[in-house]
Amino acid sequence: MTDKPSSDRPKFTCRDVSVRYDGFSALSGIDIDISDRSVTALIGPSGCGKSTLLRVFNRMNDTIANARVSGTVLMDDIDIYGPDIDPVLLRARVGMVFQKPAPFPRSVYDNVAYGPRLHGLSRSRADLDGQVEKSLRRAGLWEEVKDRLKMPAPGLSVGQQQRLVLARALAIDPEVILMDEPASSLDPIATARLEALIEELKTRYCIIIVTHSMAQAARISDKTAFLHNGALIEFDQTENMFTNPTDTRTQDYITGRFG
Ligand SMILES: Nc1ncnc2c1ncn2[C@@H]1O[C@H](COP(=O)(O)OP(=O)(O)OP(=O)(O)O)[C@@H](O)[C@H]1O
Repeated sequence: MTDKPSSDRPKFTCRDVSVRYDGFSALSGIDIDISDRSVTALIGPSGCGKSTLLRVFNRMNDTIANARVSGTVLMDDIDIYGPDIDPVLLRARVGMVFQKPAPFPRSVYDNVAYGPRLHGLSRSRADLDGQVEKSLRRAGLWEEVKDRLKMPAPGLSVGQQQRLVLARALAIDPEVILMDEPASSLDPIATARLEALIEELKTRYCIIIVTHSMAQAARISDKTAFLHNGALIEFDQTENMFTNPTDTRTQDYITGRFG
């Protein structure tokens, strides 16, 4: 993707967003603005609604039969829940990386080429080769796999698989990358690598990450949102949040008193 002009306009604006699973209210009345070209961390105790909020940004909750989303979510001032929005095309613009990497049981090359093929993004084989290489480079994996692009992806290490699924998301030129606990199955070295990569990627993409690790949120995010019982309790610059939280619940959580 080409560099976008930077702007102070938020990438996402959520107003009064609520999500229910049948009768259960998982998120209520969320107002949040997410900046472009930065990392926003979603933190909070288990079950507070982090993953549910993450799925609001690419309409993945639509794929859950009992989930109902209400409120307004604008992406670049367009209502992504509006009648003209195709969720499949939206998800190409808002890529997602999950907790456990799940590459397809195909080659490294085919995994990355999957999206461009599906969306008809390449004009020729050489074009596709270029897109695969570019995505693997951006995901910090090219040097490790360039001589074995035909090997089955499940043969890679878990850390490499996580970067491969990131390359797969990047290959369709997204504007946003959602990450749901992407480091939870990685060892400390692979985690450090992924964090360094996120730092690089944020110069180009809007990144929203769910993490259980407060140390990780503090290291990699620009802003942090603290959720509790489906409510957004506090949202601030990460540094302020961790040094000077305004709500006692935030303070209790970040000092390890609960969660
Ligand atoms: N499909 C579903 N049906 C019913 N309830 C659900 C469903 N998915 C999530 N929930 C409930 O909604 C609440 C929020 O879940 P969510 O997964 O968003 O929390 P989370 O903060 O990401 O949790 P964790 O940190 O444990 O992954 C939880 O109480 C959960 O049990």
